[in-house]
Parts: sequence; structure tokens; C-alpha cells
Amino acid sequence: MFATPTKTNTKSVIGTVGTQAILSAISDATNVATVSIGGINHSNVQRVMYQSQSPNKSLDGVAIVSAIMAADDPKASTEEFAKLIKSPPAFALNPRSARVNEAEALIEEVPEIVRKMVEAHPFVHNMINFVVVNFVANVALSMCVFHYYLCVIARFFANHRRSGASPIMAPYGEEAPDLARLDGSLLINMGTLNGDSVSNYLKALQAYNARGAPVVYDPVGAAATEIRRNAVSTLLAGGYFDLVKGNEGEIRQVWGSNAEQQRGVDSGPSTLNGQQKARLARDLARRERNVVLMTGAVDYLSDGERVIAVENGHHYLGQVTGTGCAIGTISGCFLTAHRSDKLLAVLSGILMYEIAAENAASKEYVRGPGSFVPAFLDELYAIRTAAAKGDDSWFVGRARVHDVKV
Ligand SMILES: Nc1ncnc2c1ncn2[C@@H]1O[C@H](COP(=O)(O)OP(=O)(O)OP(=O)(O)O)[C@@H](O)[C@H]1O
Ligand SMILES: Cc1ncsc1CCO
Repeated sequence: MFATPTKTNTKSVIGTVGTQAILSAISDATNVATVSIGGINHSNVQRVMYQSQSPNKSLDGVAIVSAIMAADDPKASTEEFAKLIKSPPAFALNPRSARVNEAEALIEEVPEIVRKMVEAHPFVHNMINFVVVNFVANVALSMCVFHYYLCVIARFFANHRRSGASPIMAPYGEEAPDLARLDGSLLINMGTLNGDSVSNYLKALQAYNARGAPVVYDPVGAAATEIRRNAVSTLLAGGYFDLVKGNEGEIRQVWGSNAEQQRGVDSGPSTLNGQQKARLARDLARRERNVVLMTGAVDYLSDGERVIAVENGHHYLGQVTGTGCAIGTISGCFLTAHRSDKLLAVLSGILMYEIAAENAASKEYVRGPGSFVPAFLDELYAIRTAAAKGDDSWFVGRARVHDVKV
């Protein structure tokens, strides 16, 4: 399953993705029992059982060396494993089967979810790239956030230092267990990786997974360099992401096949048609047992069962850096506020966001991306204010959303 010091003769580490592929290939063999071995411990065993599962076959068990033999109390450790493998992880997703008019049914629920999010003042712990920090903070403040924590900022703000407050080394993964107790969500956006980033992300990921708190992964520039491609594999092996969001190039890289070399962080020219994008989002969500959002002129959103296309938005969004990154943060807000249907939570967030963008772009004083940004923040704030008063008129007749059959 994973790399482990007890084995040195491993050709490759197959992870849950490889295990799931094997289980699918032998799903007819009902008389074949399966166990997984390698690097499994109390903190990852539920995820291993959950994410390895193929539609018709699951692991029957796990084989453990270190976490039992090196435990102070091997009997208690074994009993704990026996309990854990029988119960799903706290973050388990139970996708709803698509109803006849799923998109229409979901749309009816969106204003209520937006109101819920606005009232909840959700907390989002951001590990985000330094290019977009200011923009994303302003988007989050405009639309929802009460407490805001920017983990990319190495030192606290200058005025805090002047007033004598202690500096906060926020990108430090060791801080995540404390932050995870605040009942918010975590965003990992790997836009500006450095040598410490991945180990910090892993610590934070494990802290939030342990509590079943939502985690969003934005694999920015995933196909741009070898370092980023490796970071994707390490992070997928290291924990569970409730939502993976990215542009076409990034989602293709996370899927792991036919990825094009990205030139920077933008997706580059699309090589997939709408059906192919919808299928890719659906297949990745099925494989990871989570929710996947592929952004672009049309966004594709899937939880492995339902596939929804969102046609809202404005091309100015594609002309301002960080508009994709901000969706990671707002998805964190919505996933925190509405836990029972993760796809609906993310859909509500992108509709609020993209309708605000349309409203902003239609202002006569907006002439391009520069004047669009302040107008966009104003429109997010206007929707949030309306939603807080129970006024849904901002949403009536506006959603351009449909089911995709793949
Ligand atoms: N041509 C377009 N028409 C309408 N909406 C668009 C268009 N291009 C992008 N968008 C919207 O812009 C937002 C960001 O998507 P995009 O795919 O550009 O993200 P990204 O490449 O990850 O951005 P970044 O890395 O700059 O943060 C989404 O809401 C998407 O729907
Ligand atoms: C331009 C850029 N480079 C690294 S992150 C980033 C912001 C958009 O994702």
C-alpha cells in the first residue's frame, strides 16, 4: 500500500488507487479474499479500506507489522484496528443517486444553503499560494468569512508586531492540530511550492482528516513540473480530500493519464470536449470517493454519481489571477456550513460566485479585468447581504445548470 521501513524489495507503491484497480479486476472472484500490506496504521486504516473499495469488491482486511509489534500494548493496538476497519471514516461520502431532474432539484436548495453559509461564518484554514493571498482574502471576507487565517503569511502583520503580539508562523504544519479544533475546513493550494510545503501539507491534511473536517485540494500547476507531479502523488497517498478542484490541465494530471505539460498555472488550450470533461470529473470522483470540480468556461462537478455542468460565470474571471484559487476557499466555507451533501455545498458556492461575477461584469463602469475586481467584491457582498435577510431574488432564474449523462 504505502512505503514502509519493514520492506525494501518493493518495486512500486500502489496506494489506494492501485489497490482499487486490482480489486476491480478480480471483482468476479468471490472466493478470493484480499488483504493490503505496507505502511498501514491507526490513522490511515479507515481511509485505506474506504478509498481502496471498488464498486463490487472491498479489501477483507489489512496486514500490520510495525503498528502492532512496536506498540506498547500490542493487544490493545490490534483491538483498535479490528474496530477501525469495521467503521467508515468520518469523512466518508455517500453520494445520492441522480434524481430524474437532479440539477433542477439541486437548484431549489441553493438559496437556503447560501443563507446557511452566510449565517455560519465558517472558518477556513488556508495554505495558499502567495500570488493570490490578498485577492482570495478579500473574496472570502466579502462573501462570508468572519475569522480568516492565511497560512501562507510567514509573519503576522506588521502592526501586530508593533503592538507586541507574537508572530505566527502560519504555514507550519505542526500548528494544524490546534487549528483543526476550530471546526472549520482546510484548503491546500500548492501554487507556490517550496521544499517544506509538502511535509507541512501532509501534517495539516492528517490533522483535519483525523477530525473528519473538510479538506479541499487545489493542485495548482499540477502538470507544470516534475516536482508538482510528484507532490500530487504524495498528497493523494497521504490523506483524503473531500474536494479536488482544478482547471482541465490540473484535473487531468490528478487523474494521472494523458496529462499535457502545463505552461505555468493556466490550463492551456482544451483538448477535451464537454462529454470527456464530464466523464473525467465523474471517474476521478469515483476513484477518490470524493467530489471533483473542473473549472473553465463551463464547470463540471461530480460526486461519482451525479454530474452537473455549470454555465454561469464571465470570461473576465479567466482574466484575473486567483479566481480559481478563490473557489477553493469558498468551497471550504460551504463544505463547513453544509456537510450532508458535499456536491450541493460546492455547487451553491460556485453559483453565488459566478452570479456575482455576471452582475459585476454587467455594470456600465466595468470596462475590463481591472475595474471588474472591485465590482465583483461588491456584488459578492450584495448577495451575502441579501441572503442574510432571507432575500433570494438574486438567484431567481439565474442558474444555468444542467445534468450531464455520461
Ligand atoms: N470563459 C469563461 N466564461 C465564464 N466563466 C469562466 C471562463 N473562464 C473561467 N471562468 C470561471 O472562472 C473561474 C476560475 O476558473 P479557471 O478555470 O479560470 O481557474 P484557474 O485556471 O484555476 O484560475 P487561477 O489559477 O488563476 O486561480 C471559474 O468560476 C470559472 O467558471
Ligand atoms: C500565477 C501563479 N503562479 C503560481 S500560483 C499562481 C496564481 C494562480 O493560481
